[in-house]
Amino acid sequence: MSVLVYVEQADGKFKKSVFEAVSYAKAIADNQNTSLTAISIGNVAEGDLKELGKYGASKILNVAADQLKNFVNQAYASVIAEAAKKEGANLIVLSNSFSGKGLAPRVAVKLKAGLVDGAVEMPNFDGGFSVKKTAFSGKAFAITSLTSENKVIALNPNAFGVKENAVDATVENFSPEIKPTDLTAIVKEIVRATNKISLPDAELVVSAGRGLKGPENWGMIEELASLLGAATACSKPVSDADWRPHSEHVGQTGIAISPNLYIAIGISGAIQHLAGVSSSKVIVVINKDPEAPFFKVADYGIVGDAFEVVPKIIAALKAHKG
Ligand SMILES: Cc1cc2nc3c(=O)[nH]c(=O)nc-3n(C[C@H](O)[C@H](O)[C@H](O)COP(=O)(O)OP(=O)(O)OC[C@H]3O[C@@H](n4cnc5c(N)ncnc54)[C@H](O)[C@@H]3O)c2cc1C
Repeated sequence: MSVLVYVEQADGKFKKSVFEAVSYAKAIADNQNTSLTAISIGNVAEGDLKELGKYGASKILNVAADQLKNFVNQAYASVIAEAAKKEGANLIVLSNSFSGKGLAPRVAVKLKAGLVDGAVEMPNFDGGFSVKKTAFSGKAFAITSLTSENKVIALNPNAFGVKENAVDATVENFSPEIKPTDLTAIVKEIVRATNKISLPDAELVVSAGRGLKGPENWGMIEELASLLGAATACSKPVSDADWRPHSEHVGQTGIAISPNLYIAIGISGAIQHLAGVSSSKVIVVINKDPEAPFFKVADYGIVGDAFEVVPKIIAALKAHKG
């Protein structure tokens, strides 16, 4: 088995989830006694590409075509499939990010591969090849057995962690043919709507619900988030009522996130909300009702009025920061 990992870039830089996907792919490659190749698409500086060697990628294929500067689902999938064929790779690893969710099934179709999306553990090789993944919006796990020769795994962010495993990395330019049919929808320009930390990429998230009573009370949530360097999120009723933008709505019908720290303030912890946040590494709940369901999944809980507790945390953080 030979392993290829797709390393997603944004503005020419790799995110933490990329180093995690490389670490995961390297662990599989080591287990199978094979080397690991990475494929980068877009304009990434050679120094950044070589940094992937720190996590175990010994060869990096660099596709720097101008038409592929911005993410194009169909074309990126074709390029990854071509790279897999060129390298004789039969296991492709991606991060289960926004773009990974679109790419993984397309790559799988192109390579006639079995697909596991939302993987949370290393594959089990005992008597075959099976992978544990999340199911039913994170409410359950499924063990999926792949029997096809080619396999695609999309790894959930924060499921494996970043592990250094330094090897010498070489960068090789790769120029696969790009068919016009793969370029039917092209991103011309990306204009950032805000300079805030993007929710799906955030390591720390401060989230609030209907317990905050109204949009006028979000000042303390934003202040806490800014002191922590966190992104802000909210429950569905809050965005439905236009207290906060829909882009902040997390849960079954919103964004699914898995940050290192999720602070839930005045949110009850309904199952549809938990579906999008329960894979957070550490959950802190602030709620005035000791019976709120969120406390059952919390690592730390504060039973108290958000309007008293949050200002105290803000004051303590300010004092700590000097
Ligand atoms: C099909 C479907 C999909 C859904 N998808 C989603 C989804 O994706 N995301 C989502 O969030 N919801 C979703 N919901 C809605 C979900 O069921 C809940 O209704 C919603 O999550 C509740 O939001 P909340 O916790 O902010 O509000 P509430 O349920 O009203 O809870 C407010 C909480 O704040 C606490 N509180 C009140 N005042 C204070 C105070 N001063 N200090 C501290 N705590 C206080 C209360 O004790 C309570 O626990 C979905 C529902 C359905 C049916």
